[in-house]
Amino acid sequence: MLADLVAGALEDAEERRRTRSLAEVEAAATARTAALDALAFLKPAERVKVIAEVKRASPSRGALASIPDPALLAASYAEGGASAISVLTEGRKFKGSLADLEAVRARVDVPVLRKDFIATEYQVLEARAAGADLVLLIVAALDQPALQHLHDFVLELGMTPLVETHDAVEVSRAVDLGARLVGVNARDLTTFELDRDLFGRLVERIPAGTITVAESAVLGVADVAHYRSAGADVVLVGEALVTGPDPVATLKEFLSV
Ligand SMILES: O=C(O)c1ccccc1NCC(=O)[C@H](O)[C@H](O)COP(=O)(O)O
Repeated sequence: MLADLVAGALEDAEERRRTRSLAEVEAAATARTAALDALAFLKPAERVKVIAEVKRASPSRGALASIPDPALLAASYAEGGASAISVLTEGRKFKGSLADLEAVRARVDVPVLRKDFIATEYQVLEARAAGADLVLLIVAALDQPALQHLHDFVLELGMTPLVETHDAVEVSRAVDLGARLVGVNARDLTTFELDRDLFGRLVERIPAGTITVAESAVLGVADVAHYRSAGADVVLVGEALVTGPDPVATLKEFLSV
């Protein structure tokens, strides 16, 4: 399934490249003002921090929320205290787009993450051109030379890579990169099974000084507390925020942990 998601994202990027060349996207990326220092926004604090996600749909859950105005949702996340906004830009299964990211960027003053299935420099440049400050790199989707290359390329463009892992080998690959922001996704991206205890099992393998992000499977404040007590600096939350009646109230509850 992950391989299908990556293949689909690459096909879509190739399609966009037919009308927007690498040189054009490079020029647009260069024209952007500098990316925000996401590590400063996400640095460990007395209370947990939240990356709040704009997520319309997903392969595991289908349609979640229509989100006609992603910038409005992101603005309410920022007002509610989110330290960064994640925008799913994949179109086929998540119903997102780079236009969503660009709209969010124009509205909020906190860092914005391009959450997609990134495997090429072109996609990284697109992220910067749309105003992203952070780019997700999924270890399971890339071999180590490609992962290292994209990690360094994201940094060269002034952005921060969020390196996503799901097992001990992937954590050690993230550490080898010198990653400073490491996510542990509770969701197996092939089976979609959720394991909220995975973060706690893997965190001791992540060096001190690295900012840790517990991704997925937060449905309530108890899940945030669970990740926090296991040592998470940051939690990344999608479904609970977009499906609840009051995302700001939910966010504030999560931020009290
Ligand atoms: O959410 C999915 O079903 C999914 C399936 C395959 C690849 C990625 C997927 N989601 C991306 C994410 O990592 C989540 O959107 C993010 O961590 C938030 O998760 P949640 O709070 O559980 O919505």
